[in-house]
Amino acid sequence: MSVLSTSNYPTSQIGILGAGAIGQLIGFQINSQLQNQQKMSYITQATGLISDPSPHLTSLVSQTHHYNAHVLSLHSPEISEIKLLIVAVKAYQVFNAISHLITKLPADCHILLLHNGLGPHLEILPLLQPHQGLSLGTTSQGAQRIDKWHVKHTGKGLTQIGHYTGIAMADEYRQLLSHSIPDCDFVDEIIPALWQKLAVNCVINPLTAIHQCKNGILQQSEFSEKIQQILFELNLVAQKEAITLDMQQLTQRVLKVIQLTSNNYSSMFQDIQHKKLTEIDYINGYLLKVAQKHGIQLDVNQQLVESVQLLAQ
Ligand SMILES: NC(=O)C1=CN([C@@H]2O[C@H](COP(=O)(O)OP(=O)(O)OC[C@H]3O[C@@H](n4cnc5c(N)ncnc54)[C@H](OP(=O)(O)O)[C@@H]3O)[C@@H](O)[C@H]2O)C=CC1
Ligand SMILES: CC(C)(CO)C(=O)C(=O)O
Repeated sequence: MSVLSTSNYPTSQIGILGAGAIGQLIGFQINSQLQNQQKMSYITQATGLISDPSPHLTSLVSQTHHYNAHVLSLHSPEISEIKLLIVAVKAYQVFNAISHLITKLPADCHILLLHNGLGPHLEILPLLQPHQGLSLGTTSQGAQRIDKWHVKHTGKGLTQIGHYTGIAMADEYRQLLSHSIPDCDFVDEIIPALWQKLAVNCVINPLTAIHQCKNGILQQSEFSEKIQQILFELNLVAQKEAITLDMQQLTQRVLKVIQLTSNNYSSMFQDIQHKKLTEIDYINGYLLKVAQKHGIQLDVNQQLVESVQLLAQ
């Protein structure tokens, strides 16, 4: 990780909406780059007065780092100074989280969504004001929440960010994110990049939840045909959306992620185990929604969505 010169530090506040596993990981990474300059705040759902916590992060090499961070509530006056809002809640929480905050943010605040799945960017479009630009991103880093303010970094991975609509993210923030987050790329075409990540999640998440297994089990030959069918249907829909995916490369990417995360339990497997809501509506469910728009039926993905919904009851 290279370090920004202090003259390039952003002059305004950065807010992280969603102080969960990924929110605190990215918050720690930004805070380290800013050398505790008090420019980064977590925004929580709390409504009352909040005392600053003592957040800490356990690194990949099991070192625990304590750092300082402000915590803001939805009613904190400092919300009106946030010029970059990073939204790190679950896909199904994005609309609700942003709708409570949007009128309190500056008229030129830039918003970055960082979640798995697709769809919330379309839900929040009507909420945006003319000068509030929107970027989208995806991360393959891994993080686990140990307790409220203690997160463990569990895996390295690529983070991709790109412009979606409105005014572009200011250079100072692009530089800050590129320098803070290891292996972070700004891409020109974010939607195709998000479809590739969607493909990874459409395969691994429901299959591991349904078969109650670690990601690595999907390397067994009995899953090959199902993986091909899921990706075939995803590609049909992508083509209708004018998104070009190379099927061979996509299959290789999915298999590579299965191999690299073979010892992990996917987030959907964990959500089912912990009786939490899953992101299925924004993963395979998003695919079904777009397919329906084009009059296409997706038997395999439909069945996966139904099976996960049954498990979640
Ligand atoms: N964890 C990981 O390793 C990875 C996660 N992702 C993706 O990143 C996204 C975030 O996941 P993750 O960090 O694991 O999820 P978490 O559940 O750990 O974090 C979500 C956080 O958002 C908070 N939140 C929910 N609603 C609001 C709201 N209205 N206002 C403010 N805060 C809110 C939650 O608060 P509370 O605690 O009070 O519920 C929680 O702290 C998901 O899309 C996930 O799939 C992607 C790659 C890896
Ligand atoms: C990449 C993968 C499948 C890793 O487990 C993931 O993103 C998830 O679990 O949600």
